[in-house]
Amino acid sequence: MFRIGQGFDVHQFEEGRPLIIGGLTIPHDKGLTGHSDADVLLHTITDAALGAIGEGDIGRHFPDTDAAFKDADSAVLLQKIWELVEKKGYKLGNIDCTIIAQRPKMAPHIGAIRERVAGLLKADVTQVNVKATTTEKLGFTGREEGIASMATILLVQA
Ligand SMILES: Nc1ccn([C@@H]2O[C@H](COP(=O)(O)O)[C@@H](O)[C@H]2O)c(=O)n1
Ligand SMILES: C[C@@]1(CO)OP(=O)(O)OP(=O)(O)OC[C@H]1O
Repeated sequence: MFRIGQGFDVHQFEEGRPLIIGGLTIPHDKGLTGHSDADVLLHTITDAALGAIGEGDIGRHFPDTDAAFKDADSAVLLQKIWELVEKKGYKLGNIDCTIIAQRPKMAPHIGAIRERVAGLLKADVTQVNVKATTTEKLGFTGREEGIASMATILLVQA
């Protein structure tokens, strides 16, 4: 049996914060803001996994009103949700992600992000695709006000 899920997330830029994407710190002149470490890609993947198993969304499991998740490491949040995926008898089929950012250039970091995500999802790097696109300077991503991310995940029975 297969289960499919999709995720989408946006975080706003803020000066003086590190830019964390896919569990890695990406060199940039500003970072993303949020209740957690604001890892927009890992939040997207977490939501896609939750969607696939019919378990709601990241905010339901880790409310941004709960001090326990202040500055949370999003990799740890994803690992907790992945335990739920495994408990329900599923493993990764494949995942395809898109990071929507005018800057920074993601291409030099895509290989390392894929490796990190594959590790978190206990999968092979070939099961994880990560893409990036600008919006040609249009909209909030084009104005470099924030970064958006999308993902589609396919789970298969373990
Ligand atoms: N933040 C980004 C955005 C894009 N890329 C790479 O550039 C290619 C062209 O982007 P367009 O938005 O002009 O289509 C894209 O396919 C990515 O390979 C990137 O590395 N980082
Ligand atoms: C991760 C959580 C929890 O710290 O906080 P944020 O970093 O604000 O992220 P968001 O994508 O808005 O949703 C989930 C939140 O509850």
